[in-house]
Amino acid sequence: MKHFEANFDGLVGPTHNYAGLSFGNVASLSNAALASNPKAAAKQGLQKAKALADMGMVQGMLAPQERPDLYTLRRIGFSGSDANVIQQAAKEAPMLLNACCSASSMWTANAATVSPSADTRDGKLHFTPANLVDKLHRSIEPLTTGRILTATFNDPHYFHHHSHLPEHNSFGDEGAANHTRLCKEYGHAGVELFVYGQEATNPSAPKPQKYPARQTLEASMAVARLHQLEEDNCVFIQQNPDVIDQGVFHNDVIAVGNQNVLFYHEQAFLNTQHKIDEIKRKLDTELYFIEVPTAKVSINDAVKSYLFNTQIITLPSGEMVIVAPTDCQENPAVFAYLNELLTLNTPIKQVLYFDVKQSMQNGGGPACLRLRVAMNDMEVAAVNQHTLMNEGLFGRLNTWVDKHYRDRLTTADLADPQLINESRTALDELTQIMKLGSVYLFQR
Ligand SMILES: N=C(N)NCCC[C@H](NC(=O)CCC(=O)O)C(=O)O
Repeated sequence: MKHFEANFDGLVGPTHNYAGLSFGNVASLSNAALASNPKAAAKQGLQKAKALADMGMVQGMLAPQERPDLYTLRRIGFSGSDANVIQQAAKEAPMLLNACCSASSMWTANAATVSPSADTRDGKLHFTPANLVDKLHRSIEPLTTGRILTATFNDPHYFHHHSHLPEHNSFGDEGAANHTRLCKEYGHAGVELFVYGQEATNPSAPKPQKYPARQTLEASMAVARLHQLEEDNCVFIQQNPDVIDQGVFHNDVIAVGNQNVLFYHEQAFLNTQHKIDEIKRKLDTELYFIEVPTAKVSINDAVKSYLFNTQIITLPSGEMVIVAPTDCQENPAVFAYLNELLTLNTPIKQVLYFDVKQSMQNGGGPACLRLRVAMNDMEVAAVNQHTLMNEGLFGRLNTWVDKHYRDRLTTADLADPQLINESRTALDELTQIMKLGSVYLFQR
């Protein structure tokens, strides 16, 4: 049996905009006044996904969500025709309208936590959509995320879909952005690292003072239980609260792993050495711990460039490659570090740079844009094949974006009721292209 690690990237939705919705995410707040370019954003994402498919990787796409979210706006008391709902919300509660228009489901690293069948007791691949309760605009994602994941991984013989965790701060869950899997080969049982920002039920445990810790230990442990993981295959690590207070709102902004490599900043975790020893005890293979010292890359440079929000992928040749945003090339300290990394005799042999600036300006780098799903060839064959990237899908999705997307959007434009029809027409056509069925409420 062959094994792969597939990446499922989020297709950027037609309402991609900069609304400053994410307190604790420096890029989101500092770019709040910018006009976005949804067409360019979607195309940058497609370009990256296609490049990985061209390198021989299994690459899929996950559909975006319906926005504006009129159901949430009605649930909080706006009424009348769809156009009235938008106009009232724009007048009386513009920030709530912005939250209901965000294209934030594009960051599929936050869509769910995924455990491959090699790790789980029932031998199935498990998915738990993230509840994303810390941010209003993201807390409205999980139900539709669940439907999109089920339509994409649509064979219950192989795929086990759970509901998202209870919608309470005690179970704050941000999905795969705080989850890394180390293993010898993708098809071997691995060790799943769950990185959390705080212990919700222990008031004396360390936590950040300024910015929220979005992931709780309680949530991580619940996901591990649901996914039927063995204690010997899990390591729970606390993120350093000081770096959360410097803008590291998810672990994937400060650490990334692949197979036997963990690439992380010196200040990423609490009790680092102790946790590394635990990983070594639980995973019997040659491991590479690549720790980046503050003296070479400051937290500020890591957050600005997204050095750690890179993808480390294993090409079919067995060589590892880092997929980095061009912002890493533009930051002298980070660029120098990446060049040095290639000489360090680790499995990482190449760095490829991609322009994903439309996403970066909202705090989402290459790794945020993808959900990793390690699968064997039977599982890959059981995936909805119309979601897998190839020449045909790339062409169809580019034509679809050209037809439906605007090339400029400001938060003022979100008051335009025309966006509802534009978005629904586009998404209805998309469900036909990707053969997803009626995943959107407007289709039901
Ligand atoms: N690190 C990972 N895996 N994902 C990045 C998510 C970025 C996202 N930004 C936003 O939601 C900004 C939206 C706005 O301000 O318009 C967030 O903060 O949740």
